[in-house]
Amino acid sequence: MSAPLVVFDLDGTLIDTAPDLIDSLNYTIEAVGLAPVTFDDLTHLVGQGVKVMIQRAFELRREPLDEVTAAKLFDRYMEHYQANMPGKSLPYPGLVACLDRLEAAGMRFAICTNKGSQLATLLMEKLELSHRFAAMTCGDTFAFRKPDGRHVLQTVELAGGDPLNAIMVGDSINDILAAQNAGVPAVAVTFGYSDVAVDQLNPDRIIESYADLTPEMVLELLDRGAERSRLAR
Ligand SMILES: O=C(O)COP(=O)(O)O
Ligand SMILES: [Mg+2]
Repeated sequence: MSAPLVVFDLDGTLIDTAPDLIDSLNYTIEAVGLAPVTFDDLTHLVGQGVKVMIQRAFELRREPLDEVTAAKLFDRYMEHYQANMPGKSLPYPGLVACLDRLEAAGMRFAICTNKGSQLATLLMEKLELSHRFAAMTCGDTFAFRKPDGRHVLQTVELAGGDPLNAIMVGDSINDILAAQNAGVPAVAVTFGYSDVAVDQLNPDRIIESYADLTPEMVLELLDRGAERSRLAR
């Protein structure tokens, strides 16, 4: 059996990117006179990448958005976000210690994010964290993405893992649904960008900080996942 694999979401789970997402989005939409968004707004807007985030900002303000403007605003966002990276974005407290602890217990890691690959790759490099992950798949890696369970399953495969020996950690409905669709146990973090309380998403565990994510918890969840798939057979 391959090593246990912990698959992480990126925005709102590994890295607190909200201040930069908000800055870049507000810089983008101010060009067309849209009022700036807040952190609370962001929890509804984020989750399906930049194009959808811009579309949702227009829906929030009940303004129409044509394709030409959408394309221009996408470019404006990309330029601003990349030019300022890593900006204020930081790994959540205790993340690196958590990775060290799990790695010492023989576990490996991957990233399954709906963030676009250009931005996700650059950000993880700038934060000097890329090398900790066996694979990263993004919102534009496949023809499908979270909440599609195949996004998780393909990430596990690319990382050389086994879905029967993997868990997913995430902050939003996309992550928990994707894990459930993939048949992989799900851990929800409370510190991310969910617009609903994460207990409503029925994750297998909820953690309030990375101090809570122990090798014992991961192993317990892996047992639970294996038992579940045995019963499903
Ligand atoms: O950037 C987004 O819209 C979502 O990114 P996430 O899947 O890493 O939360
Ligand atoms: Mg997220």
